[in-house]
Amino acid sequence: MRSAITVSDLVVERGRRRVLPGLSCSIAAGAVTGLLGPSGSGKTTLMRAIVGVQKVRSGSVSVLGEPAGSAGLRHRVGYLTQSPSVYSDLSVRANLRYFATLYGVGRGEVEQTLDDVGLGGAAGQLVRNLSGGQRARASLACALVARPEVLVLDEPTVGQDPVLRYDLWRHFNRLAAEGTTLLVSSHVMDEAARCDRILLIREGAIVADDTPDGLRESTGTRDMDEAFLRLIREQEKGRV
Ligand SMILES: Nc1ncnc2c1ncn2[C@@H]1O[C@H](COP(=O)(O)OP(=O)(O)OP(=O)(O)O)[C@@H](O)[C@H]1O
Repeated sequence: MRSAITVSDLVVERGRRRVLPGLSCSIAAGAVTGLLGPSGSGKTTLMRAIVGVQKVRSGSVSVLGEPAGSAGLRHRVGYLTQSPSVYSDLSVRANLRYFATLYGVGRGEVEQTLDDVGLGGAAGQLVRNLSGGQRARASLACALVARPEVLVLDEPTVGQDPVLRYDLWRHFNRLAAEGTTLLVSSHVMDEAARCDRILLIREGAIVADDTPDGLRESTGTRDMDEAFLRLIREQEKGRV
């Protein structure tokens, strides 16, 4: 496995809490890696460290061979935050054109990306008049439009209906097949099946790093929720 992102002994404290107590992992290049785990387990914190916006106490994060957050990575890494970051007084298309201009991308890419996220029909609407799910997809489109080599997507399918979720995952798989590295967080375990690899995180520690099939095999269940529960039980037994 060629890795695009390497995290070594990462320690992050937020407030007074040690959220990541020394996490290490590698993210495969040209693949979709799902970052799954319960609420508060440290998914967003790890993603923030990877895109270089999180203060870290110690350890290192390297992305495409450069330290996370380096100026040279600015155009090579796209980040979707959990709360939509789009201009509400602009139309969806104007938002995308703005980001396309920043990244030197043409208008053809804007129209293609609008279709990719299912917003072709709403392109002319002001963002403030969109539904929550549409707004989230507008924000996703802004992260996708420049076709960065690495995409870090924090819960990109939350609030979307099953058809849209299916289409978005198909698009992520297509991008990976073309060579993009994607790290996608979710706490919906059934989305794990759409990933090439899965990182399961709990209390700031990686409890599994495997393929979906590998995880099913090692836990003896096809159900991802159940697989996660079995891993936790095993881990707790090991602690006793
Ligand atoms: N700004 C902050 N100040 C202090 N603690 C924080 C802050 N942001 C997050 N935390 C704490 O850090 C821990 C990890 O949070 P994080 O957002 O990384 O989890 P998560 O796995 O992404 O959760 P979710 O699935 O709910 O988004 C939590 O205990 C949270 O309370």
